[in-house]
Amino acid sequence: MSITPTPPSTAEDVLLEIRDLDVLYLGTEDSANVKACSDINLAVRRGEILGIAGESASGKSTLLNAMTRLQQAPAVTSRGSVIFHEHPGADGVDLVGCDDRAMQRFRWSDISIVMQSAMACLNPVIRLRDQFFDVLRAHDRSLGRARLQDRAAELLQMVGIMPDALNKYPHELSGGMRQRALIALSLACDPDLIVMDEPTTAVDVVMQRQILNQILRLQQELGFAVVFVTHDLSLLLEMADRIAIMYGGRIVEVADGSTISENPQHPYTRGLREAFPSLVSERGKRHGIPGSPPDLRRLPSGCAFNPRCTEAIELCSQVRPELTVLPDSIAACHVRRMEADDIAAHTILEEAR
Ligand SMILES: Nc1ncnc2c1ncn2[C@@H]1O[C@H](COP(=O)(O)OP(=O)(O)OP(=O)(O)O)[C@@H](O)[C@H]1O
Repeated sequence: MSITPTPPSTAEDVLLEIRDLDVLYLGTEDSANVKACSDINLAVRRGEILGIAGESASGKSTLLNAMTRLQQAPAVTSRGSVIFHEHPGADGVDLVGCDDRAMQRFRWSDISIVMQSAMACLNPVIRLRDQFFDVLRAHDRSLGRARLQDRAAELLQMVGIMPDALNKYPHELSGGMRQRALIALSLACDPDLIVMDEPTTAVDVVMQRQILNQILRLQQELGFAVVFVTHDLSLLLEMADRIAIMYGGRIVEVADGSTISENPQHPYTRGLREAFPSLVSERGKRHGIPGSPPDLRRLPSGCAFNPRCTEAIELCSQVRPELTVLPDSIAACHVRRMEADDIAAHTILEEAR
């Protein structure tokens, strides 16, 4: 049985719920299907920053594309739902069942997306002004030209870009400016959720820092929720309220940022934590995780991480661990669950004495 790893504190908190989601890449006559996401259960709360981290090929982008309905063939959502709650406490809409027309209603005004490459998202042959006007108009046909101009300029200023950039084509801007312009565009219709897939990977570290600070400031001012996908755990440790760790297409741990930073439970999270020391901590020695991520076509039996895990016991290669509620975290690890059970049994004995 799988559990929902992020039980909301109240139902009103929840903006988006991913339930029992499986995503396949359909094979051809010569190749089998690849299950890139299995049994994903995750909730995004209003106004939080939820990070999703994991090594390359762990299924992060596949999950993000499925939850925003941006996925393209051969990817298909073969099971599960993605429930979006437009208003606090309102019944949700299952985005998996929405057709493209219905999805249009949610794009930009409820959910917007910032991808790794702004160049791939912005139209290279259209000036920024018209791209901003198009998005703003699509959601409010009554906006006149003067209001459109003011709003587009205001949005660019929010990310530190002078309004005269509206006259430019995307290729006339630096990489960092393009990425910030895309973030400004994502804010155009006051969305409740912005989904970001490695939004700072393509820029240098100085620009990366500026962009992250801007995202944090805007998020605090405007109150939108963020789902931030990256392979770089140190980024998330600085900014995320909660972090979900993916391995081999599954979520293996979900906890507050402080727990993932100071007391991660899953051996894989511990390995990632060692490999990516916090950006703000003193420089320490990095220790990579031995071995490589699994081939999703040939996942090891039991826990997919067991061949790389220094704590693995026999059970780990035999039975896949389910996500279990531990004192500070939710993690899929037999060893941690047994330790927690031992502590609980010991406490009961002590109390009975
Ligand atoms: N078009 C495709 N056809 C078949 N398999 C695919 C396709 N795209 C991705 N995959 C497989 O799905 C798995 C998950 O890929 P995904 O891109 O979601 O991982 P990721 O965690 O986002 O990795 P990265 O950090 O490198 O972007 C990988 O094993 C990949 O080979």
